Amino acid sequence: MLDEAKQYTVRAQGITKNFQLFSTQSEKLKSIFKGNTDGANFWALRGLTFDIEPGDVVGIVGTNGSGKSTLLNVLSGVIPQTSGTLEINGSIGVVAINEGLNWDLTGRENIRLKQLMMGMTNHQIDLAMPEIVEFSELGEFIDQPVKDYSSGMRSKLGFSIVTHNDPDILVVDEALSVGDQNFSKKALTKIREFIADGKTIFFVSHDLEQVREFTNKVMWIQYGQMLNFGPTKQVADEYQAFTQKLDQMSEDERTQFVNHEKQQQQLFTIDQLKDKYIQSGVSETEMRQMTKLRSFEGFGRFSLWFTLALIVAMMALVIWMGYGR
Ligand SMILES: Nc1ncnc2c1ncn2[C@@H]1O[C@H](COP(=O)(O)OP(=O)(O)OP(=O)(O)O)[C@@H](O)[C@H]1O
Repeated sequence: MLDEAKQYTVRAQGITKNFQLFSTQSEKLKSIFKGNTDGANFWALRGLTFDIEPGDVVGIVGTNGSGKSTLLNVLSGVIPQTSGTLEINGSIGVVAINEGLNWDLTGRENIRLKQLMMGMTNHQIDLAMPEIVEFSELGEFIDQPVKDYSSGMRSKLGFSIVTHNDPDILVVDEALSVGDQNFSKKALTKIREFIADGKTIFFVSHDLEQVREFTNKVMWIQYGQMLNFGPTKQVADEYQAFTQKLDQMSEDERTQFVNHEKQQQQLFTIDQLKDKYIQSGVSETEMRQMTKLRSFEGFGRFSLWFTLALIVAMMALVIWMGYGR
């Protein structure tokens, strides 16, 4: 049972994320129009429950394809969870490779756009601009379109914009691994300042030493399930032991292991979660809340037909008004 008296910056209960897999785009389009769901269900997240307190610096670890980025995307509102409840208390800023930049605009225009979206006035942006540009180290490239930047340059720009906005919750997804070493150092110093200010930070990195250095808690996600969440040393040690075991496996054994896990991700159902929650003593009401559907591919189909119906209705209205003259 979760402790209701505590204050949480993030509270997640039973978060799942379903993707419908189609082998081609036309197959996907056909399925939307025909209303069938031939695409295989794939559950990138299978019921994650956790509480994050103010000041927590949480490292998220897991092998490739485990669902780390999917979780960050759900946390930051880029994609909706399929089921489960998510409570976020505070503003959230995401630093990730390619995150949220408009590639046709220049670096400077991106800075302005992001700040306008944060509710700043043009005058406030003019005052903040030199500091952001200087931090980004982009020099004269700041007036070039972002599409001409390297991934390291985009990462520098994204980091400078987001951290300047001073969010309550900072989400950092591998973005520090692509910049040059000097910038990475500067970015890590900035993250230390955030930690000292007691902000909440989510930190995804394949560099376990960096995770050990910066975080106080680690969440280990494996193929959409949370295997462990707790103090950094304990979970990082367990994860490291697991990766060493994985490294010692033969190619065949590893493939078998991964295929088995991926198969489980296709066979998963929300009903499995319901049973699990009931068995763990969660009340019927809580269980319903934790497994309530928030989004599904089917909604996409509904909204497509709704949009088409709306367009037809608008066209009919225009024609009717035209005849009425
Ligand atoms: N839009 C999507 N459509 C279909 N499947 C997706 C989509 N996004 C992610 N996936 C799948 O969900 C699973 C989790 O992906 P995710 O990128 O979250 O993993 P990750 O732990 O961040 O991996 P990595 O360490 O390689 O970055 C993967 O199997 C991936 O193929």
